Amino acid sequence: MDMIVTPTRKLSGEIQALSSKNYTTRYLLVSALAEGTSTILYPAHSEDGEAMRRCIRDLGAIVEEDETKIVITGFGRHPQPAKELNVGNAGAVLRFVMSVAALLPEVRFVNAYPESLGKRPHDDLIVALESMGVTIEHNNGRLPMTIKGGNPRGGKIQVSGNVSSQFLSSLLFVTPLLDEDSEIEVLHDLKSKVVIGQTLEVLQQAGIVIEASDDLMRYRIPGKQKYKAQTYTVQGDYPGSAAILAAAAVTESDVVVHRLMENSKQGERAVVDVLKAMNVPLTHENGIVRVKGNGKLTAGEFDGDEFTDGVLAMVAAAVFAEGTSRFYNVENLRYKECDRITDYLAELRKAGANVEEKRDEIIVHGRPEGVEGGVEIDAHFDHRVIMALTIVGLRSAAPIRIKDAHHVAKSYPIYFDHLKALGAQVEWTE
Ligand SMILES: O=C(O)C1=C[C@@H](OP(=O)(O)O)[C@@H](O)[C@H](O)C1
Ligand SMILES: C=C(OP(=O)(O)O)C(=O)O
Repeated sequence: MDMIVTPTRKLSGEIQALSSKNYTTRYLLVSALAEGTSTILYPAHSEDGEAMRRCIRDLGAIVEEDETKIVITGFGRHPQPAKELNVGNAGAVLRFVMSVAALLPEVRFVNAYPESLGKRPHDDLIVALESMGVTIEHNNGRLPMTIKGGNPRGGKIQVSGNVSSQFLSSLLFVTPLLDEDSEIEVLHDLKSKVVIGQTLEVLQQAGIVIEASDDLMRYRIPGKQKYKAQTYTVQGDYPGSAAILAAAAVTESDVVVHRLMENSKQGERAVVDVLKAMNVPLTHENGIVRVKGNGKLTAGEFDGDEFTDGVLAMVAAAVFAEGTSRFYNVENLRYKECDRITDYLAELRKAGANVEEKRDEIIVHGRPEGVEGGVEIDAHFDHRVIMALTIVGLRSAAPIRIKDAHHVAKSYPIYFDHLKALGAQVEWTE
């Protein structure tokens, strides 16, 4: 399905932020790793959430759900043998479940999205799991992959954090269940470091004890621990809301988004400060962000690694700012659903934006007068490219058509419904 985005000058109204993708995947996983029955309130309904549900069900968890909650009876340390797992296009789900699969004699992960997740590298986690005595057959570090484990060793484990924080998160989820104690050392840099805060928070809520160094580069994890069954409440999602807030920032607007906790551990909470730094009129109180946009923005320089899943939306806002913006420390955007630097900038340029790339930077020469639009955009299977190009389309001279925009459902199936409710002219077409 394609999406036609017609320029829209004004947006107004109130929405409830959707539920957090990253907390939903984590709560599903720790509930499966517990032996009793856990409840997750307000889980995210998205393809990635569904991918994690499917995997834990295939591994033996009992999953029952209605509109507002999921009730899960976990398998603890003993997943049931599953021949094949399908993680859809969800990187975090694949990486987290790889370590759980290592508890089984043989599990194969299929390659359902050869053009997206199928291109993403998992070598750093493969190397770490191999050092724990697990055998992995893989396609040059990519899917499809067969994991042959059983009883992985703990002890001293090293993992590179250069490409993704998900490899470390994955090891942090499984090591508490091992017979031995473990020590994890992160090699090189740790990208998306803030996300590890979410992993540690969820592990603690699940009753797991982990000692982490202040710089998050070293961990001590006692073995033979048990995950406790709990009730979890999923908070609102900042990365998805970042796109709504950016849309409000580039238009004349009065937009209110509820359920965005000020003290959230989501790094993308920083997008509120990014927009403020770009002189967007907004307030953030009692979990409510209100943008009263006047369409005027000022350029700025930002460390994108602090709000990795919010960068594309902020870049889209910067397309209309006065001056040149720089988003640095973003190399790992190249290893996401598409190359979120080269592929994304190619689409922005088609729409008329003036952007440049470096290996680890996005530079935006703002065009406050707006861009031409009137083009067809390739979504590159990437929900965040779809959301970001929509923002650009709202402020184009002519409508843009986003091909295969249904991939927005990876994280935010109701993105266009929310925008429509705010007055945006967005229409699905075959
Ligand atoms: O742990 C997680 O749930 C995630 C970590 C981040 O990935 P990287 O660590 O690969 O940057 C983020 O981009 C992704 O959407 C979800
Ligand atoms: C990169 C993302 O997800 P994942 O790595 O889990 O596929 C994302 O949601 O933007």
